[in-house]
Amino acid sequence: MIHVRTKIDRPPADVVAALGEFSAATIHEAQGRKGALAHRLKPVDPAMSFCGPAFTAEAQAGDNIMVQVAISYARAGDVVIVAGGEFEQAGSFGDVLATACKSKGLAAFVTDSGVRDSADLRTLGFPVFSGSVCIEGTVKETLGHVNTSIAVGGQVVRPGDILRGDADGIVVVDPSEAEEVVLACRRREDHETLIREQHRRGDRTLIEVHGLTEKLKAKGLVVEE
Ligand SMILES: O=C([O-])CC(=O)C(=O)O
Ligand SMILES: [Mg+2]
Repeated sequence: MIHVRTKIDRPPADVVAALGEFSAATIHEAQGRKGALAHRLKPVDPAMSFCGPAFTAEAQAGDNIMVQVAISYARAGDVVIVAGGEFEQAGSFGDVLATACKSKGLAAFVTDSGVRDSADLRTLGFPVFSGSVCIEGTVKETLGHVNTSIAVGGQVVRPGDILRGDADGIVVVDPSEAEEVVLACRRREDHETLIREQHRRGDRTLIEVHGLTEKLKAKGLVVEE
């Protein structure tokens, strides 16, 4: 039985870079409100953000041997993402492993389990997203798989899927849809730029600017003035 697949199809770098110009929330909206990982998966520091192909691993709850194996085989630009049984009571990754990730040029580390050494992780600046922050360590015993489809934060993540993370959380994008999603993100940004300009001008009400007048009327909104 093969545990580790090292060869994955990575999306073109220019597509990853283009997606990385947009926020996770914009991408989520632009691709039809799908792909958002559970909101509890958050960066150790809100300033952390990333975009890159998923290099997936499954780890037994409270065991980080496969985390270490995955990091060893991941390449520069990859996002190592670990399904760790949503086990919150363990720091399965910390500043030592983050130092290894950073020196390999990985894009980020994501786990649905916990991480530790959070102050040092913030100082290092390598993007780390997790389900919890926890003092307790892990054992290094049980084998699992690297680069199979995994379920993390309620989403299926396949090796090579594009992950975008920022202060709001993480969204997964199917590489076959990525170019279309980039165009949809641009359209959405252009539209929001116009809306913001109108708010700055301040000569119409928010209800008018957001095109809610007719809808609120149809619903029978009553306002006492
Ligand atoms: O000890 C571990 O396996 C995790 C950790 O704290 C580190 O990477 O610094
Ligand atoms: Mg440590």
